[in-house]
Amino acid sequence: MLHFYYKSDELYCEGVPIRKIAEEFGTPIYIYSKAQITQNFELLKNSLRNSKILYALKANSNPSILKILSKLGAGADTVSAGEIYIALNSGFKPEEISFAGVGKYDDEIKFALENDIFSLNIESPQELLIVNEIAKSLNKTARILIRVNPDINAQTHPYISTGIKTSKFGIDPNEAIDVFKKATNLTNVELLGIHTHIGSQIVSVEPFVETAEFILRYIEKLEKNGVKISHIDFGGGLGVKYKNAIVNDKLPFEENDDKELNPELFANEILPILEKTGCELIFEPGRFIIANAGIIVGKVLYTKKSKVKNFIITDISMTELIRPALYKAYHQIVPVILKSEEIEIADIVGPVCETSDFIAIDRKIPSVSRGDYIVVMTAGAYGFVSSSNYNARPRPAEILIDGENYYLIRERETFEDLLSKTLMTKI
Ligand SMILES: Cc1ncc(COP(=O)(O)O)c(C=O)c1O
Ligand SMILES: N[C@@H](CCCC[NH3+])C(=O)O
Repeated sequence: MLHFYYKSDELYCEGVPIRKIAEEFGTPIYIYSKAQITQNFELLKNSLRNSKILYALKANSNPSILKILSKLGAGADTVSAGEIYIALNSGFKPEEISFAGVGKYDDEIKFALENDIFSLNIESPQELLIVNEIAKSLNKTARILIRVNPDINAQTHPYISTGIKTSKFGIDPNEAIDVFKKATNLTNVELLGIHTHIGSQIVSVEPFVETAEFILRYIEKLEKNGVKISHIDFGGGLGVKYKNAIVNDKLPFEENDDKELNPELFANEILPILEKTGCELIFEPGRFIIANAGIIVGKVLYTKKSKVKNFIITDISMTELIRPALYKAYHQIVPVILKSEEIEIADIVGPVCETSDFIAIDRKIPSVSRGDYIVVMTAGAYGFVSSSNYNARPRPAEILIDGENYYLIRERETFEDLLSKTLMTKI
């Protein structure tokens, strides 16, 4: 069930009309549904049974959202010391936090070790030695998993495919055997297990099955080499539905529909394979938990029509949602009030000075006019976290809805914020 819905042709989130939020807090603005976050997390948790779910902060790291997830029993998957810092300050205990990433700074490794987080996921032979060295200097033992690159095509956009052999992530499986062996001999490292993450927005289960089978075979190979492990971190990547996210008679239906990965099917296919290893299982989903729990609300600034193209110019731009510019990603766009039966085709764009600043190209949408509120659906993941101040645009506010109530969970930036870290030289 989607917690964004139309009631008498007006869009609501849970018990709150979206128009009300836009009028009170202005646009553009991000709005999240607590009920949706909870529903998504519970669905995954029930499907994945006894596995540990470490929510990937990179998808959305607003502390109020993290607090909800930590209370529901999630841990945190992080990719920088900044994310570890946010996780620690949003309710996660150190022993629930893992730290991945190909380019950890020495200071970040130190920060992770000083805070005694659950694990560091090692991405190169060199990193293993550096982590051991830093742990030694701190008189600590680093718990580690080793990320292996299984060379599996995740069947997703190439820019978010991370498990093919030419990608920078993880270690080649053949080379990694020696890295595992080495890890068992180092003084300040405790080897926990293997980590894989083949990519993001994966909607078919096959690449995941292939990965699980790879891991099973790999663990047997490790055992033959005298290496025993206790943990498998399977990564994240579960894909969501972007097209026809919300369906209504007055909205055009996207014929070339898409689907999301069914978590029950995912679990039923993956768990029996991984459970054969007797290892503790960890998953790191981000998008699946938060994507459809968030929207961006904006306002139509101008409608510009010509014989060549129609443009709907809005106050939502690539600075609030970079996914269309980065990957030509599709997001459904709907009016807050369904007042028009007429459908037009237009490019929906923002004010930023880049031709790639579009939210949709040649998109069918009910006719809108200047001043109307519009919504970008499925924008809870990789929305605010990838926002920027490009063109000196202050970042928008974020609102969390819980039933009839709503809370400001991040203030809108001001012009003062744009200058706040700058220093005027005396020259
Ligand atoms: C190591 C790692 N874990 C988890 C994730 C979360 O991915 P997703 O949001 O697709 O579930 C990512 C991002 O792709 C990642 O790089
Ligand atoms: N930014 C990407 C996902 C990145 C995945 C992180 N490894 C997106 O919006 O789909």
